[in-house]
Amino acid sequence: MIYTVTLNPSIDYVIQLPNLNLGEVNRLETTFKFPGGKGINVSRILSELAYPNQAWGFLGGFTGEFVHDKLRELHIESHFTKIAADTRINVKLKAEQETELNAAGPAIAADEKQAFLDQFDQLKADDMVIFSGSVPSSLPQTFYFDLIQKVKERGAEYAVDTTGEALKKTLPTHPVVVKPNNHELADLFHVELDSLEKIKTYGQKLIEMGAQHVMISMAGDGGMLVTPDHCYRSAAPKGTVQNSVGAGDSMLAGFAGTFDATHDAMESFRYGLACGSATAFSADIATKAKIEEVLPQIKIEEF
Ligand SMILES: Nc1ncnc2c1ncn2[C@@H]1O[C@H](COP(=O)(O)OP(=O)(O)OP(=O)(O)O)[C@@H](O)[C@H]1O
Ligand SMILES: O=P(O)(O)OC[C@@]1(O)O[C@H](CO)[C@@H](O)[C@@H]1O
Repeated sequence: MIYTVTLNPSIDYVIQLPNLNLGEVNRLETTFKFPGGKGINVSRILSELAYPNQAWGFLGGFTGEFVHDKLRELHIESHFTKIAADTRINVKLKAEQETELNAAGPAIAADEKQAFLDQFDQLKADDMVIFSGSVPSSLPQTFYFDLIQKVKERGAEYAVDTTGEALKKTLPTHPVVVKPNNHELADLFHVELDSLEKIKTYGQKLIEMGAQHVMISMAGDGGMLVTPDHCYRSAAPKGTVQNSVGAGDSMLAGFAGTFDATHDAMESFRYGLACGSATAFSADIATKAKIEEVLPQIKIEEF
C-alpha cells in the first residue's frame, strides 16, 4: 500500500481573470475550488492509475470538511487526523501570470500530533510513504525527519517532496526518491543552474548526500532523473498548458506508483513525466485518459 502524507492540505481557490488591477475591485470571470495539498494531489493521480493508496495528514474546520467530502466524491481512501483549527485556503491567481498565495497552515495541538504519529505504527515493510509539501508553522520543521524515523522502524520505503533544510535533513536517511524542481535545487546550494550539465552535477550531489533517485522537474523544459549510475533526460511534450498547479505532484505520483510496482527507475521516470505533462495540459489534476494520451510522446535519453 502507498500512503501519502499531506501535513498541510488546502482548499485551492483558483481565480481566473484577464488582468489583475491591484488596488481596485476586480470582477472574477471564473473561480474553482479543488481539494489541494501536494500529497492529496499525489493520491489523486495514484487513484487514477489504480494504485492502492491512502491519504493521511491533518484536516479541520469547515474547510477540512470540504476537502474530506471532495476526496470521498473522488473515491480516494483517506484517514486524516481531525484537528480543531481550520484547514488553510490557498489562492491560485491566473491572470497575466500565475501567482500562488499559500497560507502558513493551522495550529496543530499536541494530542492531535500524537494521534497522527500513532498511525505510523500500522505500517508494514512492503509499504511506501510519500511525504509532500510544507509543514504547518505550528509543527517543528524537523517533523518529516521524526516521521521518517517511524517509517524506517517499520522497514517501509519513503519518498520526499519538500524544500530547503527540511529536504537536506532527510537525504542521509536514503529516501527512495526526492523531487526538487530546478529552482529548488539551485536554492538548496545557493547557485544558479543555467545549463543541463549543472543541473546534473547538483542532482548528483543529492545522490552523494544519500538520495537513491533524484528526479528534477523543469516545468516546460521537461525533467531529469539522476541515479547512482545513470542520468536520464527528457524534454517536455508539446501541448496546450492549462494549469501547472500539481504538475510536480503528478510527476512524483507517476514515478512512485510505477517504482513501487516495478522497481524500474527509467519506466517510473517515463510515467512521472507523462503524469506531470498530462496535469499541465488539464484544467485540474490529470485523468488516466490524458496520461495515456501523453505517454507515447515521452522520449527519454541517457544524458
Ligand atoms: N508547460 C509544460 N509543458 C509540458 N510539460 C510540463 C509543463 N509544466 C510542467 N510539465 C511537466 O510536469 C513536470 C512537473 O512540473 P513542474 O516542474 O512545474 O513541477 P513543480 O515545480 O514541482 O510544480 P508544482 O509545485 O506546481 O506541482 C515537469 O517536469 C514536466 O515534465
Ligand atoms: O504550501 P505547500 O504545502 O508547499 O504547497 C501547497 C500547494 O501549493 O501545493 C499543491 C501544488 O503542488 C497545491 O495543491 C497546494 O496549494
